[in-house]
Amino acid sequence: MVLRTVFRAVIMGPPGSGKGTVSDRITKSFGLKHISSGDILRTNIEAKTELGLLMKSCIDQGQLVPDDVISRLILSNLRNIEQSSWLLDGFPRTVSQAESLESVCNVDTVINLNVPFVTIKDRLTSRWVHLASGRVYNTHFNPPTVPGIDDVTGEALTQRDDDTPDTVTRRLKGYEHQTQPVLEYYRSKGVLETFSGTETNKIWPHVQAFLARKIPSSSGGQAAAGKN
Ligand SMILES: Nc1nc2c(ncn2[C@@H]2O[C@H](COP(=O)(O)OP(=O)(O)O)[C@@H](O)[C@H]2O)c(=O)[nH]1
Ligand SMILES: Nc1ncnc2c1ncn2[C@@H]1O[C@H](COP(=O)(O)OP(=O)(O)O)[C@@H](O)[C@H]1O
Repeated sequence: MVLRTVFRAVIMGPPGSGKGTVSDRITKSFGLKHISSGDILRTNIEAKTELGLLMKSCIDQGQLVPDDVISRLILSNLRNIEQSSWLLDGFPRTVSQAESLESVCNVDTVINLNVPFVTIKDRLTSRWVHLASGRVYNTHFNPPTVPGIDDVTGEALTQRDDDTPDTVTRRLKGYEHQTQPVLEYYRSKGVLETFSGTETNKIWPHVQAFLARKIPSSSGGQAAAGKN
């Protein structure tokens, strides 16, 4: 029997800091399973589940959904992949959520994307997403080959209802008040690693090199520094 070491990572940063974009590169380079709280919530909204219908107005207004709802949802997703290495994107966003996560497992590392708010605002109003996969595009940074169409499936792209300028402002305020304390929580545990910058393509090589050192080769990762 081969013993596998699992690696558990969280990616944090304000809305639009590039969490989804960097997560995609991490999963491709290192083979971690990606769990995005925002993608899970949007899939529920799209499928008109009871949870999705209840949470939609909260999300559209740029507010966080209740801690107990999101914690239950994410922890049940994690239970299904407890033998795998994973990357959590968008959770935890409050100290209470971080405590719920800690009650079931320890996090090995927290990648914090520190991108200035002024850089972020323009990005979000030009973000386009493929809902089913969570693939994310930007009309300036990484446009799809055919405008409005997902490169992989050929399906239509959409803009998020919460990417309007007013809602983005509200989400950034919420980040400052509710989520920044989570950075302190992880800093005090010695697992926070901050990457600062204004361009994902400049931040990414540092994240990649850091993870290549950090992820044990037996954890399912391909540790492909230099690729992507
Ligand atoms: N201009 C620009 N846009 C970027 C950069 N990195 C990511 N984006 C785009 O910015 C938007 C937000 O990125 P995303 O990864 O969804 O951020 P998240 O909200 O933190 O998950 C998307 O439309 C990305 O394609 C960058 O370096 N420059
Ligand atoms: N951990 C969470 N706690 C509370 N609400 C959440 C959480 N994750 C996602 N949401 C809700 O879903 C919205 C979109 O989340 P997400 O896709 O992660 O945003 P972004 O990528 O812009 O940071 C949030 O603004 C919030 O309403």
